Amino acid sequence: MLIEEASAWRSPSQDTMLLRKGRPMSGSDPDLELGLPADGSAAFTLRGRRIIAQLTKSGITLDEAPTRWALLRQARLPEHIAFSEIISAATSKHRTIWRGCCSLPWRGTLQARHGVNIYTFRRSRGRAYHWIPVTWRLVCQDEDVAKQWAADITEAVSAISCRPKTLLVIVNPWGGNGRANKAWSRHAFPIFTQAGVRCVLVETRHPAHAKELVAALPVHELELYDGILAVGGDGLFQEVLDGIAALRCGGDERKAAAAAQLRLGHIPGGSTDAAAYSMHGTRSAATAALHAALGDSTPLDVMRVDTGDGSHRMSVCYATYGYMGDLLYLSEAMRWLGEKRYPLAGAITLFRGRSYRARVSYVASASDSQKMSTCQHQCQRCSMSAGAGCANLAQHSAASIEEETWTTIEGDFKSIMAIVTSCRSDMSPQGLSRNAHLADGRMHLVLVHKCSILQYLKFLSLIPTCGINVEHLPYVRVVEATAVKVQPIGRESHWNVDGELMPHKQLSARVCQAAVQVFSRGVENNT
Ligand SMILES: Nc1ncnc2c1ncn2[C@@H]1O[C@H](COP(=O)(O)OP(=O)(O)OP(=O)(O)O)[C@@H](O)[C@H]1O
Repeated sequence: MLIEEASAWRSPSQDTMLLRKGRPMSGSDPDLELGLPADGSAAFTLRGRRIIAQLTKSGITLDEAPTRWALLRQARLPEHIAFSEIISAATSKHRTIWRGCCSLPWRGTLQARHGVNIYTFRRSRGRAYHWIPVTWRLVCQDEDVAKQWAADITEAVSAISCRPKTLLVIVNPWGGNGRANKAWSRHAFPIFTQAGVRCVLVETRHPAHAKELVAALPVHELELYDGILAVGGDGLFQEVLDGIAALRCGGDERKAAAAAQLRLGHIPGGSTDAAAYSMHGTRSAATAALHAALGDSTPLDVMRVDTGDGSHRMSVCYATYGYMGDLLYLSEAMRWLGEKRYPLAGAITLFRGRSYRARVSYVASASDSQKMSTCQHQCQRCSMSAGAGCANLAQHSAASIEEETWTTIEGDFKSIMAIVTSCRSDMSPQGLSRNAHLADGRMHLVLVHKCSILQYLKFLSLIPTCGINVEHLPYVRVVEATAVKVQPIGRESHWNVDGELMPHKQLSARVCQAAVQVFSRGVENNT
């Protein structure tokens, strides 16, 4: 089926290539002496196996030559490598090998072998969203053939216009206790080098530095970059978003337009990495880097969180009050314990058993038939709403209070959560909110009413398997909303916004639909 496409497309240099490929290959390597069909394909060895490769309009098809050992072979070779999934290609020279007859070794010859390295990735078995960089080495004896194939693949790949050329990379050297540096240098940087992407690297020096850096970018630099990568945790990604929001709402139209064009990426190197996890379905730094290098793009909802004193923050994960706020507040005081502080703070907070009185107002979103669908690559629900594009991040969440229908409830709550994307993490790989989408313009508002410690423990224990969609628990209520306001009454808790404490108690949040474009294609599922 794919071979049919071959005749439909030829690169400008392919005619010359066909002429070269048309002649039989020299040398006596039995692996390479396949004889060449007249259709422009070429014979190579790939991982010691003989294949016929053919350039088509969309990529390279690889046909394994029949052999009597076929039944013994385990590892599968790719049948097609799409140009859209190739990072780059280059020639490589392989070691010279001695090819001779074992009975008459003096009759052998020295043979140089040439290769075309195709830098791409493969999908992990059973986890299509988890990508692993691979290099396929097509080996032949004819140097000209190798050079021509590398040139043709490079030409086809460079014609893909969505690929970034220059990126601003902001690394938090302290992210994830130093994980961020390793994620960049070991997993991401080699991919961008292969892709020929120019990366301008900046390390943050203090909290909120990333926001300052982005917000202070001059217009000529904004126009130069194709995107910004945050290498660290969710806090760093949130700061980059805050910087983008400052540029877009700052009143300078040229800067605002340039900032709106930038695609954002999160290379996970923090301690939770829910942003990258929710966008790609995995917390792999290499996968995130591959999405960026290949120029993937998808819209992402941003939740604008406004506080009573006029300050605001952007979030792509959650804002929670009550249990999770108290947990974070307590764990900050136990930083010296490292990662162990979270379970300990969680247990202490649980046994304190506090609940908080509050007035919660929300704007329920219109119900639709795809309410229970899961967000994935080419998600129908997100694509229907993608037209909303570049929502106004400047809009204050209470601005349209008059025009919208608000529902208000007052009560004692153990926990109030506004979740905008699925919020996947190692604790909950399918997400806190499994039916949350990347760009449907909705948040899931989870209200856990006052309950016993055991009942709350049951709710927490169901999160890893069911997420927060546990409406069978009578004390849990989940509402799809576009905006929410929380007014504490009496004793107050803390707000936890994407893992960062927010000192203000009164808070309102609104979803800005498809507010930014990110380097992602959504979560790919096994087909
Ligand atoms: N050089 C720095 N020194 C101290 N703090 C920094 C520095 N750079 C950034 N920060 C702050 O560290 C906070 C947390 O960083 P980050 O989110 O990257 O990692 P993390 O907390 O380990 O991961 P996660 O947010 O996924 O749990 C950020 O909010 C940021 O303000």
